Amino acid sequence: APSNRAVCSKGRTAAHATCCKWFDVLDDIQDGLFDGAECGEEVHELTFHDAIGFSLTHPLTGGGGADGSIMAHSEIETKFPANNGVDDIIEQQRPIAIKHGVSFGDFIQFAGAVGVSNCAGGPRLQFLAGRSNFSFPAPDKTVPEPQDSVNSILARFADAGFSPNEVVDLLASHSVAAQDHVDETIPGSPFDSTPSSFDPQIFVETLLKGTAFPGNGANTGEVQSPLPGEFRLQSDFAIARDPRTACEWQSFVNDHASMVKKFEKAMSKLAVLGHVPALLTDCSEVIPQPKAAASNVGVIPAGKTLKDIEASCKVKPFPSLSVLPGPIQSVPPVPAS
Ligand code: HEM
Ligand SMILES: [Ca+2]
Ligand SMILES: [Mn+2]
Repeated sequence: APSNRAVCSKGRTAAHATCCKWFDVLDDIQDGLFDGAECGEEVHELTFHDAIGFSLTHPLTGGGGADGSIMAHSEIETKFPANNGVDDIIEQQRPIAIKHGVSFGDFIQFAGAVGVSNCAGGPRLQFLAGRSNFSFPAPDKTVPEPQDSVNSILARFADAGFSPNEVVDLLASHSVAAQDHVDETIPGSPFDSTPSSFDPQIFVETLLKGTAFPGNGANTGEVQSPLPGEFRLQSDFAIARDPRTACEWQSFVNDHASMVKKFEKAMSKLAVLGHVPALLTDCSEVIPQPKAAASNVGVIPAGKTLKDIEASCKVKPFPSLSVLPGPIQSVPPVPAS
């Protein structure tokens, strides 16, 4: 029987004809924005900074969620301190969204899903298309900052509909992330030793005892990291150790599969904040299948031992992880894109 699937470019097919254009966007960004399908970090940060502009308690004035407002009203939203530096990636993305005639809200979530699918062991995120291109600017203070207290961060996420465990699930993203603007003297300093692999190392390494600052000393929102070249956000440090979040944090150190599954679930909520999912079209089949993870469990980096772990979950012992042999290694910066 003839298939009722829509035929798209290059012989690809889709369940919904309106999804076909996303294959063309995919081709364009894999060659361009991602420079040959590289693990793209900043694009993923943008999915968060756009979507978290949303409030259950202030539905009219708290922001429209994943609506593209950060791009449509970039002259306003990029001035917010928490959005320092996202203007670069917004200006790289904007012409591509316009060229393909897709909404900014859709484009930001699509590029984020493709970017993280390029990371080894990455998730395959749901992608629903059809967000309108109309938005109001989000207000300031919806994006949490690394110097914020755990109380304030959990409250901000609760106001957007996320539990403390879901905050931890979303922070898996920091496994493929680096800082440029907390300490501007060391751009590209990663949050774990494997920034192109979506793996549990972030959850292991944030629990190691901090020993030094990698750059010019203590910046606002920064605490000492355990490895030369590695950067530690105060918020990651505190959330890893807070009684409300420490057990979820520790649960991922030896469980990549659950880290991916819970990240996918929490991201599917984040990506549709401010929208009625049933009114969007499921184009998830366009998102590439990520390469498998190298390993399902984290390791203690060379030069460290299990004794350096500040285990913080009171109800479960820290699992025994293997220790990489050899002297302590410095973590190289990720190249600027
Ligand atoms: C507790 C909440 C969070 C705080 C305080 C926080 C803070 C930060 C900070 C300060 C940076 C460095 C930015 C720079 O210097 O350029 C960063 C990077 C990043 N964050 Fe978060 N973040 C949080 C949650 C999230 C979430 C939920 C996601 C995604 C779902 C995310 C994704 C990223 C990514 C991908 C980067 C790397 C950007 C790059 O490589 O240029 N973050 N985050
Ligand atoms: Ca990693
Ligand atoms: Mn927004």
